[in-house]
Amino acid sequence: MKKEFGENLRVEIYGESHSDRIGVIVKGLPRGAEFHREKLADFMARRAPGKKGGNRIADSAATARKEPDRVVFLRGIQEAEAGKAILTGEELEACIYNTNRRSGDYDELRKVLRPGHADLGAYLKEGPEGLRPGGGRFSGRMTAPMCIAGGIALQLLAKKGISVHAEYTEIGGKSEPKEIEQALSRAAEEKDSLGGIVSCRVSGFPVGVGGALYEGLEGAIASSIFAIPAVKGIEFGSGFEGSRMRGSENNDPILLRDGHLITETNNAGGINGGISNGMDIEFRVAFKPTPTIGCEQRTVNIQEMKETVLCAGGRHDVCVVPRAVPVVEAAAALVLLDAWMGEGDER
Ligand SMILES: Cc1cc2nc3c(=O)[nH]c(=O)nc-3n(C[C@H](O)[C@H](O)[C@H](O)COP(=O)(O)O)c2cc1C
Ligand SMILES: C=C(O[C@@H]1CC(C(=O)O)=C[C@@H](OP(=O)(O)O)[C@H]1O)C(=O)O
Repeated sequence: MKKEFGENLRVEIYGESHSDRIGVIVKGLPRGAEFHREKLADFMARRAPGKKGGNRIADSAATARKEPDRVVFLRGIQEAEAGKAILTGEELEACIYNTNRRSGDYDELRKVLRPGHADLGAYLKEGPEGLRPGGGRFSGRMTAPMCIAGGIALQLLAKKGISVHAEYTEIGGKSEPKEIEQALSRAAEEKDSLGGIVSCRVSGFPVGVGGALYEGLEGAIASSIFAIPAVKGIEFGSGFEGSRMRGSENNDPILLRDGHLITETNNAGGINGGISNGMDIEFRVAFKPTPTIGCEQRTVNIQEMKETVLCAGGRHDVCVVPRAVPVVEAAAALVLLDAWMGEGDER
């Protein structure tokens, strides 16, 4: 099992939700490339926990834990003019201090496993030590350092004309904002939670990146996306719906336009044979409902080894999906930059 992600760009995330700080080390970033500190801060703010007062849906879904998520660079950059930073080519390390921990919320959870969270897996693997306050390394909080590395990768890709855009297209099975808002407030009142779908589109990615079998781009993207806690599915292009179509409907007709091969439709989601084909790369990510909920759930007290009922307290997202949108962009940007660097930058 890997602690680092990537082949050419290697990303390691450290810390825990309730440790002093969490951070990221990135090896292999191109020397001399620049990024904007302010743009990175804006990107971090899209994911950061705590109500922001700007968006009713995002606010009603978010945990009450407030963290400014200010990025502190420890090595790997030089400050330049106009809020820019230049990558020095050595390992980059950046961290965020955890300022709003409330570890007492997790006292009971050291002996009672939360259904749906990482507790069962962590306990079976590591015993009681695996049950860390705040969910330890399993927490959604660990996506903040992922967003530092991914936010920089997004800026580097943008300079090459590659854009990565995600949005939520469903929450609790609803797609209309009014219905989503109602579903979220009902779930919150009932001390329950919701899941949803984040759709992502990558435009401008070069053709010919990826390969057969284990070199496939879909597998690489899926591997990065599954590092995000609460992800339970990913589909590319027509995805599961495509399995219900005929070949004649699902195949994308190939056309010649100005000497370029393009496809009329994009059921393949921009990838054929694991290789990018120049069409937009399109995929959708399924997030499960937030596991920690206040309503009654059956579980086991592992100190007494007895079945019991848990009504979990603490501060939790009613739905992780709005805050996971930039995380999907970050995870996608990291794997795409990594894959592209592997093919040589100058195609
Ligand atoms: C941005 C984000 C925020 C999250 N917030 C919470 C939360 O407040 N409470 C919770 O129980 N789970 C939350 N999760 C999900 C859990 O971290 C996740 O379900 C858990 O670690 C188990 O991993 P698994 O669902 O991938 O099996 C969040 C996930 C993300 C990506
Ligand atoms: C802090 C964040 O989200 C946390 C993710 C999370 C979990 O179990 O995943 C549980 C909660 O942690 P705590 O109980 O410490 O408030 C969330 O607030 C964050 O995303 O930055």
